[in-house]
Formats: sequence, structure tokens, C-alpha cells
Amino acid sequence: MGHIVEVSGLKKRYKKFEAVTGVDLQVEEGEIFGFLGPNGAGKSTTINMLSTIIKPSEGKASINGYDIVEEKNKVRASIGLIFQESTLDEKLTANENLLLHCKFYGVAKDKRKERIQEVLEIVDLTDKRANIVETFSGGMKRRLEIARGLLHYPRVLFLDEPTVGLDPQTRNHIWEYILRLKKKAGITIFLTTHYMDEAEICDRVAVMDQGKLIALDTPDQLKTNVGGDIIEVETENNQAAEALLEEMYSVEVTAAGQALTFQVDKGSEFLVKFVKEFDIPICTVNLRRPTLNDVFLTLTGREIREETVSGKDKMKHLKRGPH
Ligand SMILES: Nc1ncnc2c1ncn2[C@@H]1O[C@H](COP(=O)(O)OP(=O)(O)OP(=O)(O)O)[C@@H](O)[C@H]1O
Repeated sequence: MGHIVEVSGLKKRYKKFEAVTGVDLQVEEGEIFGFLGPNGAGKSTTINMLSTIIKPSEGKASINGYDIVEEKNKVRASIGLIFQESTLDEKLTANENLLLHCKFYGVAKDKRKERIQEVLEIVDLTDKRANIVETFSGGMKRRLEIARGLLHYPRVLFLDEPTVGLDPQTRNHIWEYILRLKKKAGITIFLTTHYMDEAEICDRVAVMDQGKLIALDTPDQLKTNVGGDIIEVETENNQAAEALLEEMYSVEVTAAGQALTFQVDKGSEFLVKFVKEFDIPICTVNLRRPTLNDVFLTLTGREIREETVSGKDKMKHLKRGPH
């Protein structure tokens, strides 16, 4: 038996522009697999190819053993999709939305009531089943979308930026539901995000930039690969300090905002020595373990920051409302 998701040499071209430039990966059954990257990295394009929404220009991929080009219908029956944009019918009740989906996906008539009950329980919306979706908060709509994506018992659930435009508390709740699904036997979760804290929760993370995968591992291993501890320092003269740091300690210094950032092996020992002997006056200094942002920084020389949230996302936020 192969992997639940197998991807090899997958590419997507739009005219001369290559949005995805050759992706290879495998996902194990039951994993939470995350695609981390800034806006425009090619995450949605890859998910759209895997879920048969758009056709690859080159390469192969299979989901649940079915080819994404040759066996589209079998792939569609094997997956649940939760898009960045809501596709719920706002004028219908939660129950009616779910019923419609059961009909589309051919869930047997005598099973529908039981399935709807089951998925509403997973996302804690049982008591809201008869309410019109228009009256739901942004978080409730997302939960209902997750419930809907589960109705036909998919083997793989694709979530494209599942929490974009939601406030931190609602994001935490959505994550509780996603983790609950992981415990449900057999469901594999494949998601895209540009939030570091979300990528941390994944079993494995593929870091994507400019159409290609630049790293793929567990969050811990990705951070270990960065090595050492991170020192962030602000001085009275950062320009001179950068040169002096490189000269004294042979470190590679990155200027990020007001701070200079570099890696050292034994952070606390280094810090004592550094503060004593460094000639340029230090304003602040901070020692920390590497984050996934450092992983991205090390790999690309740039940061994925929450500011990369595009105008498109802000529009989504406005549309969904603050909750
Ligand atoms: N239909 C299209 N025609 C031309 N270019 C496209 C099309 N769809 C996407 N692109 C381009 O492909 C690149 C990857 O886009 P994609 O939406 O996959 O990125 P992403 O990593 O999912 O980012 P986001 O979080 O903003 O959705 C971008 O440069 C985008 O402008």
C-alpha cells in the first residue's frame, strides 16, 4: 500500500509563469501535513491541483491510490475541501446546507440524518442546526464548513488557510476541532498556512517559496537544522556592530527590523562573554530558541511575517466579520 498522498514532479504553468515548479512529497495516513509559505508561494495552486480543481501542467499525483487526472471522480469522493472563501448558502439553515452536500455526494438517504448529527457534534454546532447561516459568526461558519467537508467520510481533508481572517480565540477553537479530527481514525489533514503557530501544530511541514519546496520535515527537526540559539541584539550603531560581530565571532548576521540576528551554539555562555567584551554599546539583547520563522529566514534570507497577509486576506476578513 502506497502513501495516502503521493506527489511527483508536479508543476503548474500560467502562460510563461511557473506558479508551481516541481513538487515531490508523500503524506502518511493520519498525518497533519502543513504547507507553510508566504502569499503567492504556490500553496493554493498545489492544493487545487491535488483536489482536481485545476489540471497540472506536468507531473503526477495520487490521493488514496487514485490518479488526480485519470481518476478525478474517485479522488473527489476521497477528499473533503475547505476553501479560503466560504461556499455555504447563507440563506439556508445549517441542516439544509449539510443536507444539500449529502445529496451532491450521494450519501444514502437513510444515512443522512445520522451523518449530519455526527459531524455537527464534532464541531459543536448541534444546537444551531436549525439556524440560518447568515446569522452565524465567522468562526461558526468555518466550523460548519469543516462539518460539511466531513459528511462523506473523506480520507483526506484539504484546508486552505483554515483560520485566515479569524480572531485568535476563534483560531484556537478551529484548531481544537482539527486536532479532534486527527484522533478520528483514518483522517489525513493537508493544510496550507502562513501562520507560524499553526505550522508548529502539524506533524510535518513543507516550507514552500516561489513555487518550490525548500524544506520538508517535522517542525522540531526543521528548527534543529537551523542549529544553535538565536541572539537578537540592538546596538547604538547597528551598521558597525554587524561588521564587528562577523569579524569577532565568524557569524552570519541578518538585519531584521531594528535588531541584528545571528546564531550561536551555546547561547547563554556566549551571552555572558558577549556583553562583557563587545565594544559597541548594546541597547537590548535577547536569546531564544529558533522558530519556524528562523527556518524560513535561514533558507531564503527573508521572513514570513504575519504582515505578509495580503489585501486579499484583509478583504476576506472584512467579509467574514471579526468573529
Ligand atoms: N489563474 C492564475 N493565472 C495566473 N497566475 C496565477 C493564477 N493563479 C495563481 N497565480 C499565481 O501563482 C502564484 C501562486 O499563487 P497561489 O495562490 O498558489 O499562492 P499561495 O501560496 O496559495 O498564496 P495565498 O496565500 O496568497 O493564496 C502567484 O504568483 C499567483 O499570482
